[in-house]
Amino acid sequence: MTAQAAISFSNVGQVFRTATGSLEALRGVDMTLHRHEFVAVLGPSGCGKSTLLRLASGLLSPTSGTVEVFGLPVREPRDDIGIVFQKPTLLPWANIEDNVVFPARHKTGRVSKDDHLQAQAILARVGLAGFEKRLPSELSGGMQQRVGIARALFMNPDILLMDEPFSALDALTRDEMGFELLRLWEAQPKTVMFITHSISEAVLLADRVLVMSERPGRVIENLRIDLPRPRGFETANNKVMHDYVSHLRGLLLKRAA
Ligand SMILES: Nc1ncnc2c1ncn2[C@@H]1O[C@H](COP(=O)(O)OP(=O)(O)OP(=O)(O)O)[C@@H](O)[C@H]1O
Repeated sequence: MTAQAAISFSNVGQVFRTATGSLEALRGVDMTLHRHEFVAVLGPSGCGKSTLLRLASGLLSPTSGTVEVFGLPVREPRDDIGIVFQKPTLLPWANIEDNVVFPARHKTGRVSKDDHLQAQAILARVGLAGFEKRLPSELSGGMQQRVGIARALFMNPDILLMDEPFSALDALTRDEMGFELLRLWEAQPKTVMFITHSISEAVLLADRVLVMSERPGRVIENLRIDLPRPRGFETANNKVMHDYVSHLRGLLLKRAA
């Protein structure tokens, strides 16, 4: 039996209108993310990685081609898709728990007791038990990013879209957050599309790494990462991990040369 396609891009092109004319961000993008697969997307700056994520989320419609989620074209943001951005953009005046339940308030205009219990459970899962009533400004950058992840998980989405979620964090926190994300993903499997600039982060976390060309972006490499799970700090010392990283580095450097 073949795995179910969660997200698929078929011959997708994206052209933006700009003040001086038009800009072709993507051309002929074909990719499929299977259900519960963790896929990382690497590529040079400006090649259209965030655009891919906005297309998958329904925040943007493709100029040409089709983007489907579970076999249907995406036309608008959906409850079964959670998004995590580089900065968590929390409501500064609302406490952590209220930030996490915000999607329910946004959708229905009200928040139930169960919603709050659910938010508390998710906050505990991301290591923030005891911080529910704090304001975002009282938390470190890493903790705020955890709140952003908790908010994205709140609706228990099948799909998690992550746009450089850890790039604003220091190196150690970044690694820890990556492994935490893997633990959450292993406990409650989801389809993850993870945009990153870090080759080692992509290899460490993903089942598959897609590499985009420079703009207009298209997929130039589709690399399956056969490293055992669960993965942790020791995975970083795996010889095979280094081989994957150097292959990808070579590919990206060659194209940049
Ligand atoms: N709404 C828009 N209007 C005009 N141009 C846009 C718009 N959104 C993105 N672009 C352009 O499309 C190209 C791709 O942008 P995108 O943000 O997807 O790239 P990226 O690969 O995520 O970049 P980075 O790695 O630097 O974050 C860029 O040249 C960007 O300036």
